[in-house]
Amino acid sequence: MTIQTFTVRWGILATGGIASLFTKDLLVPPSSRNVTDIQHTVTAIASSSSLERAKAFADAHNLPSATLHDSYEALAADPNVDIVYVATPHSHHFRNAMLCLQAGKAVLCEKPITVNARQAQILADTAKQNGVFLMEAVWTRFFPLTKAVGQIVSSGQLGSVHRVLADMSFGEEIETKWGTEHRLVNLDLAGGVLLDLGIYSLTWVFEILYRLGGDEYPKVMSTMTKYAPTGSDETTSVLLRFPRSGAQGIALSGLRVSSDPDGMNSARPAIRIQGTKGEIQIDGPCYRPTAYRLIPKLQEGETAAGKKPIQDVEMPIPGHGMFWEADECGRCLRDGKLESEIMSLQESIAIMRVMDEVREQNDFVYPAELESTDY
Ligand SMILES: NC(=O)C1=CN([C@@H]2O[C@H](COP(=O)(O)OP(=O)(O)OC[C@H]3O[C@@H](n4cnc5c(N)ncnc54)[C@H](OP(=O)(O)O)[C@@H]3O)[C@@H](O)[C@H]2O)C=CC1
Ligand SMILES: O=C1OC[C@@H](O)[C@H](O)[C@H]1O
Repeated sequence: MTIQTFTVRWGILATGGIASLFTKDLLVPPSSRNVTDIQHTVTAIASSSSLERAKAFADAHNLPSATLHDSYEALAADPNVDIVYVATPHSHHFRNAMLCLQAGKAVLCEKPITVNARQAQILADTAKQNGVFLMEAVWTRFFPLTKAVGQIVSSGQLGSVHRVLADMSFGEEIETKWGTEHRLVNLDLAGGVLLDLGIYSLTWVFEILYRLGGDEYPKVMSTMTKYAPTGSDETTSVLLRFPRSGAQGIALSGLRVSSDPDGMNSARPAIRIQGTKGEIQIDGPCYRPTAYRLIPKLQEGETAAGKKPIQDVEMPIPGHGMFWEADECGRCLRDGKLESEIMSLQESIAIMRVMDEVREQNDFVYPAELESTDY
């Protein structure tokens, strides 16, 4: 039987760093990752700064036939676009995604989907009402490695999982690296480590203890250290307890000390999934892992002496790795689905709720207009 290839026509909303990486990945031949049912084309690019910026982006990616727009409104109205990739700072996700959904356009929105759970709920409701697809761009969810790890957990090889630990931290001198204006530390752009990096540690805890564990909302405890020059959070540690199973999740994020201090994963692993029969360790960074190892517990009567070291399972990525989430969007559009089962809207909202609770526990609010549900 010949498989029909479905072509997805993308509109790129914003022309910053991640828009560029994502576009590059869209243009990687799907055959390089053994995909034959989906292909991608970029039909439009919008920059809110200027048409010249959209043109420079198109030139940089060799997209001479893409339509260029100097406003996000024009992109949302473009009839040759099936789905818009929203690649603006956190502060803008709610209003930019809302614009597209209200125009009847499907949306893949960068993480975090919004600033708070109330906004995320409104986006989900709007997508449903308008019959359009919406997904948060948590790309790691779609890695073959994530699927492989999930299959090991579901198969029972780890026994029952009681704890997941994940650390997504950079070790930088924040003052010199990001100053006060960069989106990572700027409150006016909804910056801060929890929303930017903590979401990935939470992703691993949720992937194992929530998604594979029966969608149970956890009890949330946390602590946060603020970055004095802007008041954004620089180190945030979250402890979750899932009531039914009693399983615990520890989701760390930070900007001052690194989960990978030498850049060679000597401090591995960044993620540990611990069960009664053994554990899986995954090397970081949490957002782009490429290796894991399965460590079975010693059997009754077995001794550690003379045992061979456990081998890593390497899963290299033929590009940056954002194409897998794009393929998922394509399959959902092709199949008329309004959301992905792998990154569901209710799970995105649940994670936003956790981050809301963490911020509330630590008196961390964004400017009122960013927290607002007006758009
Ligand atoms: N999945 C991943 O691995 C990553 C995800 N991200 C996420 O992507 C988003 C964007 O990050 P990144 O690309 O690094 O950010 P950049 O600052 O590089 O780009 C953001 C773009 O958004 C547009 N924009 C619109 N309004 C504003 C504004 N007020 N201030 C600044 N930019 C504005 C601009 O494009 P224009 O002028 O053309 O409209 C700008 O180039 C964030 O949500 C971040 O969390 C970031 C890095 C990695
Ligand atoms: O999503 C992200 O992943 C990579 C980081 O460099 C970036 O700050 C963050 O937004």
